[in-house]
Amino acid sequence: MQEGIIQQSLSGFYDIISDGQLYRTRGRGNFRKKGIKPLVGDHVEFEDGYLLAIEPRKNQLVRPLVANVDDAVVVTAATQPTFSSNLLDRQLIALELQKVEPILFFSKVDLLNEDEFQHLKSVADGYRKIGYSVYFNAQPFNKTDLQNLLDQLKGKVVTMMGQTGAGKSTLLNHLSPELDLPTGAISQALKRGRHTTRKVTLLNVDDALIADTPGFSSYEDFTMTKEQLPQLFPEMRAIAPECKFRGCLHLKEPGCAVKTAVEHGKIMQTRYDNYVQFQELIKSQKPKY
Ligand SMILES: Nc1nc2c(ncn2[C@@H]2O[C@H](COP(=O)(O)OP(=O)(O)OP(=O)(O)O)[C@@H](O)[C@H]2O)c(=O)[nH]1
Ligand SMILES: [Zn+2]
Repeated sequence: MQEGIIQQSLSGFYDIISDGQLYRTRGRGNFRKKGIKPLVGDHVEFEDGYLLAIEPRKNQLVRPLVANVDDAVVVTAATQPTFSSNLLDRQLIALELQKVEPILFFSKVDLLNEDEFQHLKSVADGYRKIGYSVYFNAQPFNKTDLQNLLDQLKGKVVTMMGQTGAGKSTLLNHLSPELDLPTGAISQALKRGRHTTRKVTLLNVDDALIADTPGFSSYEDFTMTKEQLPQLFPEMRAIAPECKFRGCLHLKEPGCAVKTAVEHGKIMQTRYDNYVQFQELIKSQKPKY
């Protein structure tokens, strides 16, 4: 019996990567009977061309459909499209909910003027202070950053995440030039063309397995409860014990340490404003039955 990770699945076959080697396997018949669908990213046991067992998953993303994701590189354009802290925070809370470690990578910083650069730099520093690892550089694809990122991703299952045109494929090509992924308008056209047959593949990048994920134009993923939401903001989670009331949602409650921290500039105002908006969105959602 061997162990490995499913790298891609194609009409009933599962390609498994094990010790740097690729093995094509078929699912065992009783998976389907039990309603188990092997997923890309699954840790599995296999023998003689048959996938035999799937280990319990630590998480399971929907877009892309990948299991056991460790890290997500959130690629955010500094401009073109305009930077939105709201969109960034939506992605971060979705990842926090799934226990995926976000890594923030700012692309297109080279297109900013000096004022814009200074402003976004302070934003990037704000996220760094929260505890996120942040790549923000006037030359987005410089050697040092790329090497640090590769080191950080070593041995992990990773997804790329970000708006259409943010620069996900461009970053992957810099991390691993032999991938030669289509970018820009060409990438758009190809993705539209093969929309229905799109499959998820984990790309071998150095020692990481990375899923290149199609970009999105808007992001709505508020599956968390109003009580969970403050837990998904690490800087609020850290301060919440100082709030007067247990279970404080940091909205209208008196003696709220989070609101005080916002007033004192210890928590970013944009993060708090986005938090309040997300609470409203969760509240206004129709219950799903
Ligand atoms: N100047 C500059 N251009 C960039 C940078 N990153 C990406 N681009 C350009 O932005 C365009 C979109 O980049 P892609 O890598 O295709 O973006 P993507 O996130 O993969 O987009 P989707 O595949 O639609 O999700 C391309 O024309 C890139 O050349 C950057 O850091 N600086
Ligand atoms: Zn509070």
